[in-house]
Amino acid sequence: MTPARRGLPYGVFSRPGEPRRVGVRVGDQVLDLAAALGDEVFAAPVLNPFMALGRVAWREARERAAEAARTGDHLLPLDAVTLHLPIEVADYVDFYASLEHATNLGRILRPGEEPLKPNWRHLPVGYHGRSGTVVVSGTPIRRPCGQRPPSTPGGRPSFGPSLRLDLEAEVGFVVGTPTRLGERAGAFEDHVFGVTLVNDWSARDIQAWEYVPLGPFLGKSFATSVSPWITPLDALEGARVEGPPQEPEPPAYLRRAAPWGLDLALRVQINGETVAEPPYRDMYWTPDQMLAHLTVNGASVRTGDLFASGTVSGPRDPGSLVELTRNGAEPFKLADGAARTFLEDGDTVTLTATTRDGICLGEVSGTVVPAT
Ligand SMILES: O=C(O)/C=C/C(=O)CC(=O)CC(=O)O
Ligand SMILES: [Ca+2]
Ligand SMILES: [Mg+2]
Repeated sequence: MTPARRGLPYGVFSRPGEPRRVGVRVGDQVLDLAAALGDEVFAAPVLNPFMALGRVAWREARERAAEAARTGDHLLPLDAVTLHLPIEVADYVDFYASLEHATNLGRILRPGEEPLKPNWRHLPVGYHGRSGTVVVSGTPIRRPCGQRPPSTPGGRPSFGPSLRLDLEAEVGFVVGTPTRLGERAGAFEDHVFGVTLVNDWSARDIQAWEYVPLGPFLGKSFATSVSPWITPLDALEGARVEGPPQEPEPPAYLRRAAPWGLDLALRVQINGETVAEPPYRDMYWTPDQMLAHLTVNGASVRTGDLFASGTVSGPRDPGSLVELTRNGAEPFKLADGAARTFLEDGDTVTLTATTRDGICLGEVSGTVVPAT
């Protein structure tokens, strides 16, 4: 049994000249679910109608898909189909859940200040992103233009292509069952359908100039890439871990009712070469806490909402180049001898993740194309 077979992640595919429909990945094949299960909900061009059905339907479909995969009918080779953005992204939120990443970025962006702000250990800090620019793996990423910081204090910003284009390796969570306005989310597993991989492309020069005091904006909104596969929570039972101890203890609404940390090994590759292997399991804030925080004020979440963990950085393996190169001060070399600080036009960034028991979460890849 191949790793991908056990994960049975969901995606959306099409064959030439045919409409998009829902499939399940089975190794290097995709199971045509509408054909295999005869269910209209899988003839939709996105996963949203299926995700809205809720956990009982998700479980039943997963069992039926596993059974159908065994019979071997309605399986198409992956290289004969096109994969699409699997969900219609409703709202997109990005958190900042790694203690290492938050500390590193604090040092880099705010030298001389305390790197971790006083709120950081009390709530999962996050910001709202641009859901309309979430793109599927393989979509070319155009280098953004924007205002870059003045080169001297008090000077004027310059305008042009970002000179500090970066990647951020993240894990994303997709909401299936919505909450009602004015009410808090219930159990994590009742709302969250599954897990994907996210690259939150970041233009560090644009970001550094614009973010004061309201936070990330155009430096991150030009594109966010996701894997074509959403791995259902049920496939990740064996990867669940407690999450690190938290000091001080967070307020009651953020206390962990069940272990929703995930033992995922991420890999960041540039042009096929591994540059970091950040561990997700040690992320300070776990995704159940993020969902609780998202709705504690009565704000609702909708089917198709995507919330990302924030950059996954470990003590030795940062999930971004701004950390890896200390803001460009320490270039690294790729095997072809080329020195890198930030991304160059033509670079391809690929993120993958696997569980300890060999379930592969797919990959998210994107190639940088020159600014216009
Ligand atoms: O510390 C900052 O001001 C900015 C941090 C980020 O750019 C990271 C962000 O997108 C959240 C994350 O990925 O952890
Ligand atoms: Ca991010
Ligand atoms: Mg982004």
